[in-house]
Amino acid sequence: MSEDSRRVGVIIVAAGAGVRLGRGMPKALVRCAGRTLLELALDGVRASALAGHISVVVPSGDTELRAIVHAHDPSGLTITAVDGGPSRPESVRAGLAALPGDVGIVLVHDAARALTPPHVFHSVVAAVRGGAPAVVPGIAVSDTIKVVDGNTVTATPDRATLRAVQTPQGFDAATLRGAHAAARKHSSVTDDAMLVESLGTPVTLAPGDPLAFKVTTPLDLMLAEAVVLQARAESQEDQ
Ligand SMILES: Nc1ccn([C@@H]2O[C@H](COP(=O)(O)OP(=O)(O)OP(=O)(O)O)[C@@H](O)[C@H]2O)c(=O)n1
Ligand SMILES: C[C@](O)(CO)[C@H](O)COP(=O)(O)O
Repeated sequence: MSEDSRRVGVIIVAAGAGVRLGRGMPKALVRCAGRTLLELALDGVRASALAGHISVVVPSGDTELRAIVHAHDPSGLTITAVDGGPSRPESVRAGLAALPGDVGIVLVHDAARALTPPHVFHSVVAAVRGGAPAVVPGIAVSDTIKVVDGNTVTATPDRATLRAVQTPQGFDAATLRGAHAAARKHSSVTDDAMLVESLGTPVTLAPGDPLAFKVTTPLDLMLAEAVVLQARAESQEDQ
């Protein structure tokens, strides 16, 4: 199989509790301008037109997110829901196990980054197709970042060398499977690229986008709602 014909599988991790958002329900179920974050995230994946299969990871015991997955129009691809775990890496592993065996490229995407534009998906997949085993989208940081020990500042990294990393993160499937298999004992894993890095495998940066921000807090949700409403108003003006 040539590099370009590798089938793309997308894992949407949506099994988080949304504690920091504070809505008392899984974050992917929270509505943003009338649509759940999971629906918006699925729209984004569909708009990229890259996925052959989508595996949505939902909280164990959930029925509502599963219903959204089952109601989603599957034309042109397959879509499944699978139970997640107590941590993000465990949820990713559940999604990975549920992907069909013929998937050659895996994108791991946060449902919480529900407004990620298609060009981010395309840049990541293009870099993996171009031979990179692992690719992360990232944007420059605008704050000065300090390294601290308790409340003592121990270092100030050169801001020009820092990137705020987003999703989808893209991987050659065998590389991601190997990294997760090797890393079962690691704690404090905050993204999949960390696992690949820990094996000494290079991770490549692709252009991210401010719209790929993660809805984490109530303020983020307000921003997401404003963005969706503005886009809706602009598309109505165009009609
Ligand atoms: N056990 C977990 C934890 C997180 N996630 C997913 O990983 C993404 C990024 O996680 P985060 O934004 O931290 O979501 P939550 O874990 O829901 O947030 P919180 O820590 O505030 O509860 C989210 O799409 C979330 O659903 C997951 O699938 N399984
Ligand atoms: C994967 C991630 O979105 C990249 O920035 C981020 O690390 C997820 O962190 P969280 O604590 O699970 O929100």
